[in-house]
Amino acid sequence: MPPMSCANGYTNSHGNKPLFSFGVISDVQYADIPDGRSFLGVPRYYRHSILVLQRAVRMWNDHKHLKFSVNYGDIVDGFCPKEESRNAVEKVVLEFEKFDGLVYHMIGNHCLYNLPRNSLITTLKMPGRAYYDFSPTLGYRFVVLDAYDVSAIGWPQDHPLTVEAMNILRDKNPNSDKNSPDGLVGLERRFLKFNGAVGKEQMDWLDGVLRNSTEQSQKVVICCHLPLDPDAATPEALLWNYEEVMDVIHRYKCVKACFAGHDHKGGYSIDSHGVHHRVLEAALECPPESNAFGYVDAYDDRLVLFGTDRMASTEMVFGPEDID
Ligand SMILES: Nc1ccn([C@@H]2O[C@H](COP(=O)(O)O)[C@@H](O)[C@H]2O)c(=O)n1
Ligand SMILES: O=P(O)(O)OC[C@H](O)CO
Repeated sequence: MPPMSCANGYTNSHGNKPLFSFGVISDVQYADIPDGRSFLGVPRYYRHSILVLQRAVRMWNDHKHLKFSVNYGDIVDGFCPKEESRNAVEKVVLEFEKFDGLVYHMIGNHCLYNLPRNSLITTLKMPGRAYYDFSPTLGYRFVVLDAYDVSAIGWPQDHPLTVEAMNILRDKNPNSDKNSPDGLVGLERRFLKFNGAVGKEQMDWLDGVLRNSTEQSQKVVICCHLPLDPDAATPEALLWNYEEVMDVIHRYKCVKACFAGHDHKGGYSIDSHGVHHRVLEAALECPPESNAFGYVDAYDDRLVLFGTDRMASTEMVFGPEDID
């Protein structure tokens, strides 16, 4: 059953008060350039997307009970002229700063086309690196992953993580254009330059955070620019080592949901371990006057996403064995 919102958006269909609520948006990909299309011909509205973000922030502020918001990455598009990158990123960050609360960001491929990683980490007020965690309330923890840890974009060309990424791409993708999935079959189509992987250090950190969350009986929400489940996204959008990450996640029972961006059409699945995967619809692909943003009510037994326009609403009920 789809979730129901009331006038102030603060009770669900059961009339219960959420533990907390948070805003969500993904793939703003703003640029001050004319409308265009993706490689596959899907319309992209580069100037309109910042208006979608402005309407999101207005809605989040009007809600009055949002504890924080999460931006799932790609704030500025790769077609933004390079000399305008810094201004464009700052312009978008300024819009996020109009929200009356904290915004947690993650880095997407388009962010890295525009600015060096270190500069993004500072501008997006990340805690010194692009993966981190936070706990909005005693019983919940959010884990933000860096999907471009092992990546052929964003690090200096001679950086060990670039070298590792290029070796993976050379091994898995024989095309001279490493963004092309031509000839790759099924899930192997994810081995594209615009994707990346979680590295060893981050993987160990993730394992430690999930162990600690389990000890503290916290429910965990994973946030990652790249999707982690093939049933929620196209193969071309997946994290290179999504299986490894999901193996770590499935070792514990604390992770209830994984939210992502990148695959602009959006998606939803529940995996074999009962973890919900929600890929958020992109702000960039909203035709003028339409929207794609929302907010999530968090309860002990479920997460309820209230989407606007192109962002579908989704009720994510935790399995009975997962409820305290
Ligand atoms: N089927 C595809 C999809 C993409 N590419 C390459 O990736 C670049 C970015 O794609 P967008 O969807 O973001 O436009 C695109 O310019 C192509 O180089 C591809 O080759 N085949
Ligand atoms: O946001 P882009 O331009 O990297 O596009 C990502 C693709 O839609 C993933 O399938």
